[in-house]
Amino acid sequence: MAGSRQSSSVPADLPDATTARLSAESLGHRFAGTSMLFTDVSFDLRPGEVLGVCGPSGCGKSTLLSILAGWESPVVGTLIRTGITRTGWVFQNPYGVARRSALDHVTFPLLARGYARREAESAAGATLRLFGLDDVVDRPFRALSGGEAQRLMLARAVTVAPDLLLVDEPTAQLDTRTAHTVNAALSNIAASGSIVVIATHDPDTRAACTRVIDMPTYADAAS
Ligand SMILES: Nc1ncnc2c1ncn2[C@@H]1O[C@H](COP(=O)(O)OP(=O)(O)OP(=O)(O)O)[C@@H](O)[C@H]1O
Repeated sequence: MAGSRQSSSVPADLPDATTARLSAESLGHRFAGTSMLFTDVSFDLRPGEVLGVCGPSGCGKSTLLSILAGWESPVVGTLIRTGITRTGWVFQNPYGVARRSALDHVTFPLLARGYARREAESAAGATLRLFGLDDVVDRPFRALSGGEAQRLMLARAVTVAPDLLLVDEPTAQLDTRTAHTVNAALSNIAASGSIVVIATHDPDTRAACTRVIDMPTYADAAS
């Protein structure tokens, strides 16, 4: 991973990962005109932790990720983001530039951060290997399978070592073996200094997390 905090090529402006903290106190949310999606979600995360957000479809997992990203404000509770300057997000549906290669997709964020092209491509290649994409480095995005495209999005997000990485259903399109590679890679990303939060239905992803919350629905709280 190019931006790994253990790498000698880390730009000097990276924040001290040990200061990052994501703390949620009794979060609850609903959209205008709807009933409460969830209530009383609390956790306190530091670098190295992988939080699995689990629950049935529609319970608000993606909505919680939006709140953690700062895109949505919770209607109840408090979110404290400390030392988090860079947030990466990998969406459920991969998107990319049809004609650009897999390597380009991972190289560009590094060029934007001031890496020389040769160094950026070398680092991008290493990140692609981490996600088992060695064989498709030069393949255009439009020719990737759904699972390859999803792993490419993960590689692109982690290449600049985000303080907080939010991942929505990373293994939904993957076979068991590839899913295992992705789960291991997400654990490695956390181990290198990120806080990782994953919305998932996958029992294997759940098992790979250091912590899990089962989304408490409003119906649970009311019963
Ligand atoms: N901007 C919005 N306005 C109103 N309702 C919304 C909005 N965004 C999401 N919702 C609704 O909130 C509920 C929770 O959506 P969300 O995508 O967070 O669920 P999820 O648990 O991630 O589901 P899935 O597992 O199917 O991805 C859904 O019923 C959805 O239609």
